[in-house]
Amino acid sequence: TEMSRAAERLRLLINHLDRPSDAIVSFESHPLICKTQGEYTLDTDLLTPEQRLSYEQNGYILIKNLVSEEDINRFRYTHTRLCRQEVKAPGLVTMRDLAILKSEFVPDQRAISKIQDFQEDPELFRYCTLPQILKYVECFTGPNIMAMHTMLINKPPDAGKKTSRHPMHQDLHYFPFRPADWIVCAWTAMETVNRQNGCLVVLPGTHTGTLQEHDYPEWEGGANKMYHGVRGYDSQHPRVHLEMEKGDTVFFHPLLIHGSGMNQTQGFRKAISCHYASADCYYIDVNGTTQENIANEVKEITMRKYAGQEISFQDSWAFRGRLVKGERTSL
Ligand SMILES: CCCCCCCCCCCCCCCCC(=O)SCCNC(=O)CCNC(=O)[C@H](O)C(C)(C)COP(=O)(O)OP(=O)(O)OC[C@H]1O[C@@H](n2cnc3c(N)ncnc32)[C@H](O)[C@@H]1OP(=O)(O)O
Ligand SMILES: Nc1ncnc2c1ncn2[C@@H]1O[C@H](COP(=O)(O)OP(=O)(O)OP(=O)(O)O)[C@@H](O)[C@H]1O
Ligand SMILES: O=C(O)CCC(=O)C(=O)O
Ligand SMILES: [Fe+2]
Ligand SMILES: [Mg+2]
Repeated sequence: TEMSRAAERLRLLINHLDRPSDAIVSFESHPLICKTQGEYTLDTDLLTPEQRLSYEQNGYILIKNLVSEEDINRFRYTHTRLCRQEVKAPGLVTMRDLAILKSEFVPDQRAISKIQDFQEDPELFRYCTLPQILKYVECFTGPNIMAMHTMLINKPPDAGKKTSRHPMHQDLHYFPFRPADWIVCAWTAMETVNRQNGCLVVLPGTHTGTLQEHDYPEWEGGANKMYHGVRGYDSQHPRVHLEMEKGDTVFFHPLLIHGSGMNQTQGFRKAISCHYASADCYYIDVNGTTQENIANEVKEITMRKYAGQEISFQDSWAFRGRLVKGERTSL
């Protein structure tokens, strides 16, 4: 991986030479290309040496109490209103859990296990622009920051078929942009999350590996749409359950293998998240790679959503991404 990362940097530089000169601002001096110490983080005076080392080694850092109770309560209120369709946000994607797909639909947060693409809802999108979050994000992405993907996960009480689980996966599987080291996810607990209600489970250190092949897990009760899992991951690898309190935030690398267990409580476990990438990242062609399967699924869905219009996997990302800091140089 050391070699492949060096090769990637070289490829980036070459790629830059092919661009129109106004496409990217002083790319050769990009702080992440120039960084000398620390493979995955930048020295912005925010992370302590221990935190930097922890991200280098584990692929995540957990910051306690980063988002205020007041903000989280506002996000919860907005979430309720969006689910009840009292407010609308263009582009919003809602997902119902497999277990209740065939039941009668009532517009309520209990029927919606996940909303995605809330970039057009000013109140929820405020999460992605919180200065205390962006300060951390910048340590991974550098100064030009795009919010590429937004989610509010409302893990329902498991209906008995274990469909509330999220299989072990690497988020990079979904992303047609690189380099991976310039992408980071911020995931904030909206209440206490623990083993009982299905907290995040991570395999520390797996971010130093490569992107694995993903597919639907062979689970008896089935798996939710697009919930691909790493094929044949090492079940002996040490696992860490990230138990968190309301407002605690974990930042993790897109190659880190993670998932979440089933919700064995009667409550709906809530978390809000955003995937950020450096605006200096570039799109890749995923044809002929392990990502082809997810690209085809996404194309199929966008085709249905936008009345038969063919939208490329890359364009569906360019379209949803929003600049939150600096300049929109490439993505
Ligand atoms: C611009 C559009 C963008 C499209 C989405 C792109 C998403 C890319 C993923 C990014 C993730 C990046 C970060 C990593 C995150 C890792 C993950 O989170 S993996 C899980 C990601 N899951 C999703 O992204 C699911 C997104 N959900 C949806 O797109 C929709 O909810 C939907 C599943 C397509 C359903 O929406 P809708 O079309 O409104 O619903 P219906 O018309 O009722 O159903 C259509 C069709 O789909 C079947 N279905 C519905 N829900 C589920 C489900 N939970 N599991 C399995 N299948 C489901 C339903 O039965 C219908 O099928 P039919 O054959 O047509 O009857
Ligand atoms: N067969 C499997 N293949 C892939 N991932 C799995 C499999 N079984 C469980 N997982 C994943 O492992 C993680 C932990 O799941 P699980 O529900 O078993 O909880 P747990 O952490 O083992 O907690 P507990 O032991 O208390 O049940 C989740 O991400 C889950 O989706
Ligand atoms: O909140 C969860 O259960 C995990 C979600 C996740 O990993 C994802 O959507 O990428
Ligand atoms: Fe994930
Ligand atoms: Mg278990």
